[in-house]
Amino acid sequence: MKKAGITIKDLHLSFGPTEVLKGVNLDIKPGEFFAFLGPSGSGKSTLLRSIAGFGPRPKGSILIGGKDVVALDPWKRNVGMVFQSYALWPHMSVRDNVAFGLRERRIPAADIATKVQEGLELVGLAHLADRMPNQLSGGQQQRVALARTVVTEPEVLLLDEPLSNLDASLRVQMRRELLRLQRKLGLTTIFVTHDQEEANTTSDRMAVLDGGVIQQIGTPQELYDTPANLFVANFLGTANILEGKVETEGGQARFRTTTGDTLALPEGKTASGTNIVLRPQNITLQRDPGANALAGQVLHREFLGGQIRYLIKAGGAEIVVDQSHRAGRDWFEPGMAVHLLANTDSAVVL
Ligand SMILES: Nc1ncnc2c1ncn2[C@@H]1O[C@H](COP(=O)(O)OP(=O)(O)OP(=O)(O)O)[C@@H](O)[C@H]1O
Repeated sequence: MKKAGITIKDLHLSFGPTEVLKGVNLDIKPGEFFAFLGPSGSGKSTLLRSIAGFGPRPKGSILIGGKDVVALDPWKRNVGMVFQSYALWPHMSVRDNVAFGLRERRIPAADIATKVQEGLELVGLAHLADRMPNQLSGGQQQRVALARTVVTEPEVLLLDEPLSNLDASLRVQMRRELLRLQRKLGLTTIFVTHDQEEANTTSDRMAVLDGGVIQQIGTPQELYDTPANLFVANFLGTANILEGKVETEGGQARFRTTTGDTLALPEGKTASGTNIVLRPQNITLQRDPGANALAGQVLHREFLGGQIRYLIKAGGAEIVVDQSHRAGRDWFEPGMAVHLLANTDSAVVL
């Protein structure tokens, strides 16, 4: 299957007076599984639909395989799109739904039959070819929608929240299937989701959007470990954010919180900033004070099975701390005075 890279340059799009995409720049490599992640209203779907050619024509350029498609109609772009709602034809069998796009392209009937069979085998549904859509489960309908799209051999596969209508366990199964299918076909794929776990577990790289602007692009690990700003830090996983400033004394950098507590920063970490981001798993609770430990008080405790999650008041903030649970070990009780030992090796100053 052909695979194309996508380059987007300075893309702007407005609905009436409201600018929804405010200068998007992006490079997606051929064969990459790329996610657009962001909260509701951040512009993910609008950006995806612009690539497909739906909606108002944006300003700027969208290159697919090096060719600017901004002025092209959707059906001239060689992209395939799968929607959250599946959009199957209710009056057509599975086989006819998958054949639909091929018939539109006036492909010979014998070739259509072969391609439909291959497409259905790819998604494991060859045995249900004669069923009608309303005789299928949600997951099966989504597979038909995928098969219908990939048989047309697009250069780019666009997925708009394709798993949102499925229940939680099926979503996990389907996201693995999606990734397996994408790897097998090597298709350049963009996956729109507001679910960080879905983006983390599938994508090679992702763009985090907020307010029509890309906040950061990188692998899931890069974005989690080195968020570029507080929005990304907060959006990917739980972030404890303490306010203060960095001080350097005798070559040693420290972060001094607004409450006067200090946290030594590791060598080489001298970044200036007024916030320090600590992940819940990078803090250890202890009864006694110590170097790099903040004094705090337990506000709340939740048993999550493998972990105990504490909410602690310390350093001028409410801090989430996850401690691994071991049977028989004492827990810290709400109301108790505790000390939070922060591992600043993995902390980020912003
Ligand atoms: N047809 C339209 N007319 C006017 N405004 C629109 C239209 N479509 C989207 N918008 C607005 O554009 C902004 C971005 O919408 P978009 O659907 O791209 O966000 P999203 O990040 O995909 O959100 P969601 O996850 O809720 O779908 C929103 O503020 C939305 O209200």
